Amino acid sequence: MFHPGIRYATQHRYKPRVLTPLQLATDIKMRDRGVSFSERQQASGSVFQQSAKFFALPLDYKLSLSRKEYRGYTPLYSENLDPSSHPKEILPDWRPTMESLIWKSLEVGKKLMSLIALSLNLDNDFFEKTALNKPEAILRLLHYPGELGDEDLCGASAHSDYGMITFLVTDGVPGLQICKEKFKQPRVWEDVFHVEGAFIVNIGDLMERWTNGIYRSTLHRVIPTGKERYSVAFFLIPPSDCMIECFESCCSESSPPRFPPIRSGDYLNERFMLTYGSEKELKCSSN
Ligand SMILES: O=C(O)CCC(=O)C(=O)O
Ligand SMILES: [Fe+2]
Repeated sequence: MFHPGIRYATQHRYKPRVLTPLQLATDIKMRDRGVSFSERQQASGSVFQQSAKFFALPLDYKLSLSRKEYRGYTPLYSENLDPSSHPKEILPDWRPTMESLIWKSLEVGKKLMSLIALSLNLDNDFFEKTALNKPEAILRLLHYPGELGDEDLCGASAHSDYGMITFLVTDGVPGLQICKEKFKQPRVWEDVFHVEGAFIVNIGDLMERWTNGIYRSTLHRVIPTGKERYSVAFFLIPPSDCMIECFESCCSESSPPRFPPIRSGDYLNERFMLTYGSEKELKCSSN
C-alpha cells in the first residue's frame, strides 16, 4: 500500500528556487537489507525511464496534474502547480516504479538515521520511534531541459533542504555543486561528482536545528551546463507534529540551543511559503 505520508512530485527546473544539505557522497549498501547493487541500479534506472517518459508527455496533460500543496507537476518558470491523480493510464509502470524507489529509500533512510542517532548518543532506534514512525517523504523528479541563453536562468539556486535528510540520484550530468562553508564569503562552490550506484546524501535544516549545528545543512545549487539533466530527490521529513528541539547531547552552558523548538510541520510551512509564496496552496498536511 502507498503510505499516506509519502508523496511524489515532478518538477521542471530552470529558475532559481529555494530548497537544502552536509553533503556526503556515500554509497549506501542496500545489500544488507536484501537489495543488491544491481537491483538498486535497476530501480533508479527505471525511475529515470519513467521520468523521461513523463516529462515528454504533452504539456496539457502534465498541467492536468498540477501541483496541489507540494505534490504534483510544476512546469517551467513556475513553482505553482502539481498533480491530483497519477499518470496511471498513460504510464502504467509509473506507480510501481516510484513506490519501489520510495520504499527502498525509506529503508536506507532508517538505517542511516540509526547511525546518526548513535553518533548523537541517542538509542539507535530513536528516530525510528519518533521522526520515522510516520514519516513524511517526498520523491521529487526533476528535469532540467538544458537550453542556455537567458542569463537569468539557473538550475536551482543556492538552498538547503528543509527536512532531515535527502537522497539524491542523478543521471550523471554535472551541475550539482555544494558550498561547505556556508557562512563564509565569498562562497566557494565545489562540483559534486557522480558516483554510479551511489546516493548523494544531504543533511537538511531540521537536523541542523535538532543537533544545534553539529550536523550542518550544506548549501547546494544546480548550475546550468547546457545539457539536459534528470535527477531524483527523496526528502525524508518527520511527521508534522514532531517537535524539533535541540537534543541534550548537542547543547551545554557554553553552547546553548541556537534555535527555538518548532513543530516540523510549522517549520516546513514557513519554508514552503517563502519558496512558493502562498499559504493556502502550501499548507503542509497534518496527517
Ligand atoms: O537536481 C539536483 O541534483 C538537486 C536538486 C535539489 O537540490 C532539490 O530538489 O532540492
Ligand atoms: Fe536541494
